[in-house]
Amino acid sequence: MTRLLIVTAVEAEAAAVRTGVLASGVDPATVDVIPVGVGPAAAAAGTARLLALAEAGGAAYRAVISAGIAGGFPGRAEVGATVLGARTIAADLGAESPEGFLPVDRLGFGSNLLEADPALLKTLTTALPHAIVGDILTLSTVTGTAGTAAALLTRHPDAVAEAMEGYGVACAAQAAGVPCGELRTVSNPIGPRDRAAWRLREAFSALTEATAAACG
Ligand SMILES: O=C(O)c1cccc(C(=O)CC[C@H]2O[C@@H](n3cnc4c(=O)[nH]cnc43)[C@H](O)[C@@H]2O)c1
Repeated sequence: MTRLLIVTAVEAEAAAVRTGVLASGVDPATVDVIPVGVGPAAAAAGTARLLALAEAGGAAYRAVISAGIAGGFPGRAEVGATVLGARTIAADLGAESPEGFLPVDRLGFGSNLLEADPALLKTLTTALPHAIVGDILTLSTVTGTAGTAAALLTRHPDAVAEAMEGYGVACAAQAAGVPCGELRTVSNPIGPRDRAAWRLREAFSALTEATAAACG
């Protein structure tokens, strides 16, 4: 029996995903849903540990999905929307310069971008035909100004959403040779910080629905 690993940042996201797994009718023993912490470092460390333990136990995961809530770029992914990452991009991994931000690949230190596994992405887009497919940015800092939102879109014209874990999860999956994808539902618009505008209940409910469809 090969298992699927779904990692979230926080327990509230994991609970929404587990409800979706149960609703899908799939054998819940075939899907592990585990919160690994907020941010790319916690996500990479937590996911790498889970993948290594499973492999060492002779029951490697068949795939890993980074799931949770996200900020959506207005006009591209509105609150309540489901987004699937075609690519995950570490949007703040690099260096500042007087000429602007220099991504890590321009510095000659690897890449700030990882593509979703094509077969996994195809499975997810087929199960979720209304999902918005595009680049999902990973940031250590939640965007809180119109200026940063605009700068991110200039640098990443295919971005639809931002969150804080996808690139970390993808790095761990790549190191383990496990297919990886990212599934998120939008809780808030990206732009000037307005915590009161976050629609957590709507996003968690959309996350449950998306998981049920994706696993079913
Ligand atoms: O209130 C805050 O400013 C705040 C700061 C850090 C984390 C949070 C969370 O609620 C953590 C949950 C999770 O949500 C993802 N998320 C949701 N919206 C965004 C966003 O606009 N930009 C980046 N990440 C977002 C993220 O993956 C967090 O792990 C709240």
